[in-house]
Amino acid sequence: MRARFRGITVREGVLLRGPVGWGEFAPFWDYDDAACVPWLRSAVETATRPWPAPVRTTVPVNVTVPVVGPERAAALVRASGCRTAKVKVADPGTDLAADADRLAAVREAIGADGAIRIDANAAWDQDEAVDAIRRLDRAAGGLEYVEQPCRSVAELAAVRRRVAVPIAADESIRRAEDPLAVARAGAADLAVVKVAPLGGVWAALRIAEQVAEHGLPIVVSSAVDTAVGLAAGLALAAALPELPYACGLATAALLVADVSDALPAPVDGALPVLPAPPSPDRLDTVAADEETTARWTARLARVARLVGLPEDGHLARA
Ligand SMILES: O=C(O)CCC(=O)c1ccccc1C(=O)O
Ligand SMILES: [Mg+2]
Repeated sequence: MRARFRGITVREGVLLRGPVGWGEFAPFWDYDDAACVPWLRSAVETATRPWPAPVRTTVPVNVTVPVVGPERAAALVRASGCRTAKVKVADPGTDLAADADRLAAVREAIGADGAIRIDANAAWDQDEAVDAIRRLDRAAGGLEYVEQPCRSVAELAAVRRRVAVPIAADESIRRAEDPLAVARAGAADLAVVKVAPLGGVWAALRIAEQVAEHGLPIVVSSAVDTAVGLAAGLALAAALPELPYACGLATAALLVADVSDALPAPVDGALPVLPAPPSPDRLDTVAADEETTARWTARLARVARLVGLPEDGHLARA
């Protein structure tokens, strides 16, 4: 990673090759084996099942701004060419003043007509969220929305009634037993949908359609995937009938190196919808060491057992 993101500095994962394409299995290490099941279903699905039919050839994307200082945040936004920035806030151990400074710098960089959204990753309780959103909305010169300000659906609903900034649900969808509960409760204005934690492009498409039936627009986002995972996210975004917001799929810029030559940087704030198979020389560059490989091979075998995949070693070798 170019900067610490979600507490990690090195992104690890496994790429699987199947008859149709490539899949990515890269759940974060704080997920237990059971939580990894949809991630493996997703990897296997994208390697074995063609994507749904696209209705667009490019997808508008946001630049993702990690918890960095104001100068670096502004430089990231300028370099991206994106007209929407998503800024991480409320990181453990940081304060609201630093978030406000980062947002002011992002506004300066993106201009008055750019859109700025923030992601709090469920860090606040209800009252903290109301105060923080008001303060950060002012610092940013207006926020497009705030992603997951609080943990629970009830808190999201309460905050939504108390602030004017729209609320987006992310963890309430990808980590919930019932991904539709937040939409049914009227606790969010938008829904963030991620392919891997929801079990694949087709499963995520189904959830997105059901969420959309409740009137919530969808934002497709990555889990800091490699180009292989991003291509699956782009395929989902391309298949949605409506895509009114920029998607969080420009996260390749957070990585020092990637696995494919096929996925370019965003042009005019949009990415093309393309498969992104790994390129052999790039795979060599990012290949894991023996210890990391052993950890992932063991994890893959354990989760494969939970998914009920054949235990003939075929998957583990892939
Ligand atoms: O949405 C984006 O811009 C990038 C994706 C992102 O922020 C993210 C990446 C990995 C894990 C969690 C999250 C998140 O949205 O909370
Ligand atoms: Mg989020």
